[in-house]
Amino acid sequence: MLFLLKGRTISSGLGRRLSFIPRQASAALPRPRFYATTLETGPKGLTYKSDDSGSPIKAELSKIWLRDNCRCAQCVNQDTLQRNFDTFAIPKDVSPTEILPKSDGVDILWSDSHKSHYPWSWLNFTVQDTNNKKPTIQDERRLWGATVSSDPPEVDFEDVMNSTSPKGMAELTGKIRQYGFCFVTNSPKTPEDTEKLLETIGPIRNTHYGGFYDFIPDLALADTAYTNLALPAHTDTTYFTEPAGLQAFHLLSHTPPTNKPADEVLGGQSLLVDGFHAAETLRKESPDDFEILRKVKLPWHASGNQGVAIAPDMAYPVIEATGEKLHRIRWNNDDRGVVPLDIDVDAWYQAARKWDEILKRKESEYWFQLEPGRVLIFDNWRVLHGRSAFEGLRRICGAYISRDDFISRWKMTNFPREEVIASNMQLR
Ligand SMILES: C[N+](C)(C)CCCC[C@H](N)C(=O)O
Ligand SMILES: O=C(O)CCC(=O)C(=O)O
Ligand SMILES: [Fe+2]
Repeated sequence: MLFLLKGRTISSGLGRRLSFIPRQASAALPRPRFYATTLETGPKGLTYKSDDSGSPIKAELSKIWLRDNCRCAQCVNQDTLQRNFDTFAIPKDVSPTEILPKSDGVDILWSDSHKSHYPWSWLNFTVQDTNNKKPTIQDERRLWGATVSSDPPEVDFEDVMNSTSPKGMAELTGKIRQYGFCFVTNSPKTPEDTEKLLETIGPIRNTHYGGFYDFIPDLALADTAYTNLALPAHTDTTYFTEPAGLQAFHLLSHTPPTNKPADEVLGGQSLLVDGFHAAETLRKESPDDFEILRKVKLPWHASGNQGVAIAPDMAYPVIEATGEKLHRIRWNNDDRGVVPLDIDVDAWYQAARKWDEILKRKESEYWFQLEPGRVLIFDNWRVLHGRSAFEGLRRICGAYISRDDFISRWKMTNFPREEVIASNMQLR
């Protein structure tokens, strides 16, 4: 048992012993100041205690849990950070034969003669996290309406593509995380460069529309996107179990029909609506309607293409939220299936009508003109998109990127790797 001196900061030795962190890393886990920390055998295994100026923490740690989370270089594959042993080969009754607190952490000698090391930073991070559920990754959202048009989030193409500094990519993914969308300005006006840009965020997701898409209104695929019809605000791929995380549009050209003068207004304006802002407005104005759209699960489908009939693994609601936190909006009224008859159907339609009315409010709608050189990338789990009807030949390219690939890029360019890995490994 050891009482460490209050108030000392942990020596730089911490970096030396954080064996579960890749060798090249510095110790970027939140550095706890030194405080009275003890780890001793207790009633249920091992009792961890620390008190850092008045916020005492105590946790009973299971022996098998602690052994299974050994951070030593033998137990954690140092090249892959994967667990490097068979958890179930550990004897069920494994227990510590010696507890050896050190300056940067604590060693434990186990009855199966394995010697573990746990950095104090890892133990504090893990135990505090369990006790306080403090999110470590800052994740603030900025809800917006039509006024976002005065200063839409933008990042320059060169900055994003700068391979010597992640700053541009950090800013792009950070703005998409905060606003749900961002423009990449001064982009080369080619599909090839657009594809390269999107690939730097994450792998392009393949669907029945292909991978990187480059389309015109020729009904090449059986979907209204491949027409010149107006499309009301919607999220894409509502019919996939996991809707596309990011979607991108880069207008390459829009040429008038032959019988029209070159300067004729052709339509094809673009629309964005912040689905999270709309959902919060609904929750405030009509909490019952919000609850109906959150609770009622619906079928969704994509059926137009020969040989393709897509539907998700189960029914999903329009609004997915846990408590206060909004998780995902799924809304494409054209792809929505039949409202199930085992619910109060008229109540659902009333709720959906209110939702539709909020989406279509002038103060909700951000209308703008896509143009060559200005790539739009948005969070398809939050932001709805649409367009006005148009004439002429309008060519757009872009791609879908899966959610987890986007979140990985956002975290890894905005936060220390160790913090991201530690927080990814634990329930948040
Ligand atoms: C061209 N691109 C592949 C982007 C779209 C294809 C159609 C997407 C469909 N309307 C939906 O809402 O999911
Ligand atoms: O043509 C556009 O502006 C967007 C069409 C659309 O909604 C899509 O391709 O998902
Ligand atoms: Fe769409």
